[in-house]
Amino acid sequence: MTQIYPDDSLTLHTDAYQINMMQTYWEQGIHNKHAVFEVFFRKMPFQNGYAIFAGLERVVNYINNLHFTDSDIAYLRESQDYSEGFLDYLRHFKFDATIRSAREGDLVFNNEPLMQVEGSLATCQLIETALLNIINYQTLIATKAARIKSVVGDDGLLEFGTRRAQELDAAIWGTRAAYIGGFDATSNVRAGKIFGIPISGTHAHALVQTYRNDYQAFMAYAQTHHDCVFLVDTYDTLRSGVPSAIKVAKEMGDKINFQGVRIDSGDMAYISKRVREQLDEAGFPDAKIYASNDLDEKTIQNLKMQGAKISVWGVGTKLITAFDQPALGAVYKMVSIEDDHHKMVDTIKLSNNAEKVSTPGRKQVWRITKRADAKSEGDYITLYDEDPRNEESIYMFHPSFTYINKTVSDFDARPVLTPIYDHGKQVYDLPAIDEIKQYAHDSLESLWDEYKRDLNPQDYPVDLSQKLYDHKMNIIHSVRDWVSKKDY
Ligand SMILES: Nc1ncnc2c1ncn2[C@@H]1O[C@H](COP(=O)(O)OP(=O)(O)OP(=O)(O)O)[C@@H](O)[C@H]1O
Ligand SMILES: O=P(O)(O)OC[C@H]1O[C@H](OP(=O)(O)OP(=O)(O)O)[C@H](O)[C@@H]1O
Ligand SMILES: O=C(O)c1cccnc1
Repeated sequence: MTQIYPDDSLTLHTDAYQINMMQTYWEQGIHNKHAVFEVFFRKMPFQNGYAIFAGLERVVNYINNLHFTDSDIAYLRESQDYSEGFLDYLRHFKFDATIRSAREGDLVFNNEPLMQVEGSLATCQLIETALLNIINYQTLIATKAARIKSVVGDDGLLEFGTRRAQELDAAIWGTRAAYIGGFDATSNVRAGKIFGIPISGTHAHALVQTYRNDYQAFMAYAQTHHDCVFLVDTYDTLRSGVPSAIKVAKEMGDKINFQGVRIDSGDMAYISKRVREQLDEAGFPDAKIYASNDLDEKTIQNLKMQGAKISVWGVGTKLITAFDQPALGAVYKMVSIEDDHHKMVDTIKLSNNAEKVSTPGRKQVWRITKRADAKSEGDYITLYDEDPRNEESIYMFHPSFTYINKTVSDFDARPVLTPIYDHGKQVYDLPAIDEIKQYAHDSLESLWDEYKRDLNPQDYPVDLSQKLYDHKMNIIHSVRDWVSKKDY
């Protein structure tokens, strides 16, 4: 049976290998070596042209409660062969790292750091799993939500996914990410309560089945609610559902706010057009048609192309499960480590696959926009001590195909990685959810449409500064050199 611990914590929400490595570092006396790790993903989710960063608030909640409780230590003692000295170190473990991160709602792109953790090697290692777990999911859902939002325009967009989400946590944090990405409201009441997201709800087929009659069901609902959206497809949308909704709306008059009807099956283009005619003819031109049923950005776009008269879209399964791409592949890689002489050395992970070669060193990502129109020119990754704001112009070139290049002047450069923790102390105030949502919206405004189209978008430039590029090449050559001279 599940064991519930009164002092349970999320600190053990990590892979066992992280704690195994911590034990090695501790036993070897190198657990406090200074290290830098960065989070990045290699492929854009959904082949989209941008991703919307989400998850920072939960990362902060996680970090602020990061300590090994008595039951955590007891469990490690009984389940693993860790030494008492190491367990004692864990008991006194305190988060003391520096974290810099993209802000929630900011646009992020492949092959650039979204978050950077700098601190003792053991600390950096412990938090990898939870950080990736949180960021991978929430960024994925915020991005999927933005894709869906991009096709609905000014129509209403409701999140209906809780029943299909991968369990409770995914529903809750997924709906928050969906709100950031552009959804207007959620059906999840608890998410509304804890995040301050607007909630919205119509009714289910069960209400109509209870009365076994559309009219009686709608009337019962209308007598007990002011705002009414009637689900009209339980028996026959055009012959029973909509006529019953109209009858109730007429009989109740000003006593209710007849917001519209919801359809949840059938050919939604055809049906919505006929429903629109019926509502208009009955004198309800402002009553809206809501639609739900396995919708996603493709179906919605297609329905719009067919002239469907739908103006509020309820989206569940395909949003909350990120149906067409169930995981974002963000990784957490060491980019720098203190050597035995207390000097930081930048590290690399080589691969035959050029895409998988990591970029060494502690970095900053600069979002470059043209001053004239505040539109994106690309992202420019530098070593942390470079500041392109001191330059008149910058030379931006593709990191693999260097002949693709441009010189940009009259630009603004904004650092994407913002300090969140400084040596364990939180230095960032978490913004309100509506501020984050607005930030996502405004960030998208600065992006050229070519990067925003949902099919085959242009690749957004993510370039390395010359200094960083040269640094990477030098490290690649020296590692190759070292490997070729090795004699085992
Ligand atoms: N005009 C349309 N063009 C394209 N797709 C549509 C159109 N109308 C409905 N759809 C989509 O087609 C799919 C139909 O699915 P499905 O056959 O499961 O629905 P249904 O049989 O009408 O309803 P139910 O959920 O009761 O089974 C849904 O994903 C729906 O969103
Ligand atoms: O289709 P989604 O995008 O996931 O949206 C949520 C769905 O949940 C509800 O019905 P439910 O699935 O419980 O039953 P139904 O499909 O039989 O109507 C609702 O009517 C939507 O169809
Ligand atoms: O309010 C609704 O209409 C709703 C909520 C959750 C799932 N399906 C529909």
